[in-house]
Amino acid sequence: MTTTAIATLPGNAVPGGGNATGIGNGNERAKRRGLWRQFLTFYRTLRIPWWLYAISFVIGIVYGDLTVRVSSYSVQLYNGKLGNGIIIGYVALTVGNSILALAQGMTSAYAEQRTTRNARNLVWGRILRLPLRVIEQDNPSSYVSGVTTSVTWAGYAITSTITLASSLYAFGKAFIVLFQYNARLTGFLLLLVPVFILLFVLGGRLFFAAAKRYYDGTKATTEFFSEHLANIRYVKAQNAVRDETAQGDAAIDVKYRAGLFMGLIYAVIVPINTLYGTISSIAVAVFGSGMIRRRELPHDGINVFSTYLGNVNTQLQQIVVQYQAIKGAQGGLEHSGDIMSLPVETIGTGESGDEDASAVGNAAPIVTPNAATPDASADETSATATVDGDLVVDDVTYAYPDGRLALRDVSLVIPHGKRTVIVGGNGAGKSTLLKLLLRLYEPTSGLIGLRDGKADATGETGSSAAVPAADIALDRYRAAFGYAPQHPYIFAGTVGQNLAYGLGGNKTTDADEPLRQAADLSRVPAFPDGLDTMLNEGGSNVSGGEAQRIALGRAVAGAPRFLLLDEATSAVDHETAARILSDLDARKDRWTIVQVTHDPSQARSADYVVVLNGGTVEAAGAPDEVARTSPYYRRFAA
Ligand SMILES: Nc1ncnc2c1ncn2[C@@H]1O[C@H](COP(=O)(O)OP(=O)(O)OP(=O)(O)O)[C@@H](O)[C@H]1O
Repeated sequence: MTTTAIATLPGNAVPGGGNATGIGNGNERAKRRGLWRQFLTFYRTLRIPWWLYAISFVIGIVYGDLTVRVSSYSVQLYNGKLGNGIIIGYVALTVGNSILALAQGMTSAYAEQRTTRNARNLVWGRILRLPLRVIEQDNPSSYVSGVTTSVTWAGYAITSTITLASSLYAFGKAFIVLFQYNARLTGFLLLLVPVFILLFVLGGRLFFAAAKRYYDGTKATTEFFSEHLANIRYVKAQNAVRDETAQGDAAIDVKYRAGLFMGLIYAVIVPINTLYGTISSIAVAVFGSGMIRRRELPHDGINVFSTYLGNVNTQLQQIVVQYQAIKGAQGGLEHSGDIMSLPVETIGTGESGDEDASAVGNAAPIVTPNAATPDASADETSATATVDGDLVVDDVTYAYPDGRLALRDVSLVIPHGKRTVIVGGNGAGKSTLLKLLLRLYEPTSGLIGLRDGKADATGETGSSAAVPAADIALDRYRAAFGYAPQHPYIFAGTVGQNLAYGLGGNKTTDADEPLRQAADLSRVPAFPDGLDTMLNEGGSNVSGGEAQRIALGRAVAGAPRFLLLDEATSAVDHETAARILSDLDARKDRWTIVQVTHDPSQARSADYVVVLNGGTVEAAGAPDEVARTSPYYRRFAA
């Protein structure tokens, strides 16, 4: 509302770095063309408190009206008309305008914060649904500033648009007053329109570039600190404090330089933005004095015209500043817009993935296995298929985004209610196979499916056709799996919270059998405060074996039908690992176990063994059978 010659940054706006994130690559010109479209798409999917912005807009209109009226009082005052009515009117309108400015400031600040909160929810919901393959390609830390910083521009851009609209209105009113006072002199000023347009476009471009660079700088810095702080123990262990200091300096420098650039743009843009006012004042002095000499304008004409022109210029400047602010917001919001344009997984029924990002941002509650689908029209197979049975891997090939072929033409049936062990050398594709079974990745070609593993009326098993896993809602599918990796992540919180992670938060071991079992597997009484033992971020206050035990407990806590164990007891002492495995084996009526291991004794006691070699199946069958056919297994189990 008050005129400044420059757009200001939203509260804590900042930006990473131009690194090879994959985001933002591509044909630059096409990108620039798509920028407005992407910008508007972001707003189409965002919940915006329009009523607040409407109030702010109305206040802006009234303010614009009053401003024009104030100028008519001030002209009379300047001309020495000092009647009480004029003085009181002038004071009342000026005070009224200040109150309106305060009200509009408060309304737009509130609207801006609500918009930013909604934008943050939207982007976070979207990041959570990005396929793992995409996230791994970009590095998760590269998304941090997309949800913390970039979104702060969202509300800012709307406030600027509202202010721009009310300024356009006020400009129209002020211009009419000016035109009515003297059409000819106003006509001379129209010669300056090209100058105005030049300032408009130039300022916008400069602001876009500055805000984008500033945001990119913040993103680079945030990314660096997120990754390196999370791994501080390696920094110290590798005696890398000095190296890190230098690298940190470099990361900080990126943002520093972006800040300098922004400062430079600010410094340049202030005189540019006031240039129009200066030129128009000179024009009024030159043309106006000529007109006074020719008696086409009264002797006080320049004075009165300048007062009215002041109003016009104030609004024009406001229009330029707000346009620049919108362009700046476009640059700052680009990363959030990029995230919103990436493909997402459809997690469950009621979500429509790419087509409706707002649904993704405010997703329906996750459907648990066996729960009736709330959407009667949802795909039949997805809603009713039982997530159980034999796991069928049919001619599956998987290539990582960098082209590395981890699995090639793999065909397998992992039998229901058994313990299958997958063995093979480093890089053979074992972990990749587990991730495909869990649908953390989708096959490049081929199919993962489920087949009824129970005997049919004729006593034959596995006779039914496989239901493609891709036809089952992802949330139902994944809820049927428990996954324990070799390097599990421990969240900051209690042992109990870590065991119940992902189960909705209000389950306790006293009331829930799977959780009780999870606590048993984790050997919870061995922790000082049992379930209430506090764990640090990343599990820095527990041993590797203890962390793996917690992860095993977490894997069974959701009563899964499949347990995927990826070297899940490699750090657990031999005796405890054997007991855990026999506990798990004793419950094969509840779950099918698929285990990756480098421990020959665990393979020998399995029901079924798969040997992977260079991404292909070397042998599969009962341990004795595989020992006859696979050279790798013979060496491994010897
Ligand atoms: N995210 C990734 N991007 C690119 N290549 C990857 C990725 N993850 C794994 N690979 C590659 O895929 C191949 C199979 O990896 P995988 O982790 O499945 O092997 P593995 O059999 O589990 O090995 P290990 O016994 O060492 O754990 C390896 O060559 C590995 O380098």
